Amino acid sequence: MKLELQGITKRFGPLVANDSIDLVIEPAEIHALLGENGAGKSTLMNVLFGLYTADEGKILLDGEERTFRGPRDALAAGIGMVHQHFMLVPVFTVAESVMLGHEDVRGGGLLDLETARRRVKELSDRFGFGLDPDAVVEDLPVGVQQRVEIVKALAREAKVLILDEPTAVLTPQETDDLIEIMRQLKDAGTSIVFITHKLREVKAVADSITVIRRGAVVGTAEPSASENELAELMVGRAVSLGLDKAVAEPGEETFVVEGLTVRDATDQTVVDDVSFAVARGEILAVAGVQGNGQTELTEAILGVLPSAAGSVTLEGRELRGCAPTRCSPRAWGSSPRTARSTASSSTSRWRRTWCSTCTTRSPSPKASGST
Ligand SMILES: Nc1ncnc2c1ncn2[C@@H]1O[C@H](COP(=O)(O)OP(=O)(O)OP(=O)(O)O)[C@@H](O)[C@H]1O
Repeated sequence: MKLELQGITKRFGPLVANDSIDLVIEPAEIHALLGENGAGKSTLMNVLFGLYTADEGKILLDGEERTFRGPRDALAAGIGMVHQHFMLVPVFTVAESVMLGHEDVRGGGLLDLETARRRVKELSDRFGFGLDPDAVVEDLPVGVQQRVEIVKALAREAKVLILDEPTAVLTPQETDDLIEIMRQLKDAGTSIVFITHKLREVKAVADSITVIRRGAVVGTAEPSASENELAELMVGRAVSLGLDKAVAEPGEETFVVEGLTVRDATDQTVVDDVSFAVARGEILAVAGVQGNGQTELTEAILGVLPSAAGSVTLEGRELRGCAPTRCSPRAWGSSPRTARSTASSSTSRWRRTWCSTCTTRSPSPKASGST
């Protein structure tokens, strides 16, 4: 199926998220939509999937203009979308997930789960997804949950599949597996719109590339373009992808996290005994696939989330248990009474114990903002 977007404009108040965008997706091609965060990629795809109504512009399928009042219309027209955040019900089985919103019924109005199970098995075998129709979604790794989302779209006969930053949540191995799946879908005649800002993946899998910047198409590129060329098109200036910095000469360790453990509202451990130290003048990177505790780690350090165990010290001062306003060196020195009232109003959701540092002396002047 050939898909054309002509002059799509979408505004959010004064902000023009999509500015007269033209895009053509050919049948059975993998088309990468490349752009920085906030460039307008998701907005454009949400217009295509019927989640947003465009202020201006047309959507044409095989030359015929179509109007989608919602995702149901888009699905019926053969457009499927796998969102950045999956739309699965954790306690459902794979077959139930695929059937949701598209329920087959047998005589007497009973749900026809057997047909859904067969459909999952058939699609899974055809594309090598390795899905068990009876597996429960919450027991599956993220990469497999993503395949469930893809099967949901394929079960509704999607001819165009939109994958919105699908590799953000995947490990490198899972990413390679997804790239293989994308190639197989393409060989079977499905067109794929692949939204990303990862240049290596674009070059590995895309047949054509459209680059969006600040809501407008700024160019198209061949997959043979270099990563530098693509990056320049994306950000609008020359970029250096090489390492262009002097060797660091870190000073003494000043910020130390030891054995930090965080549990979520259901008492699952989301940060498990994490320790690291950062020296003065050093940049420490925390790398990980999205959803593996980075957010909770940061929030626990800042005092936005309570931690179950461990310590967080800056210049030897224990910060664990401090409210965010009190963790800041700038706030050191205010009265303990203020600390308690600020915290209880802003973080009433969380049970809190207060660290002794919050309620004692201010630090030496050199502590402020030095790490
Ligand atoms: N519902 C909304 N209301 C107001 N502004 C929005 C809304 N959705 C998106 N925006 C704004 O529109 C612009 C484009 O956002 P969009 O999410 O489409 O970008 P993107 O390229 O998909 O970025 P990302 O990779 O971060 O998802 C951004 O400035 C964003 O803040």
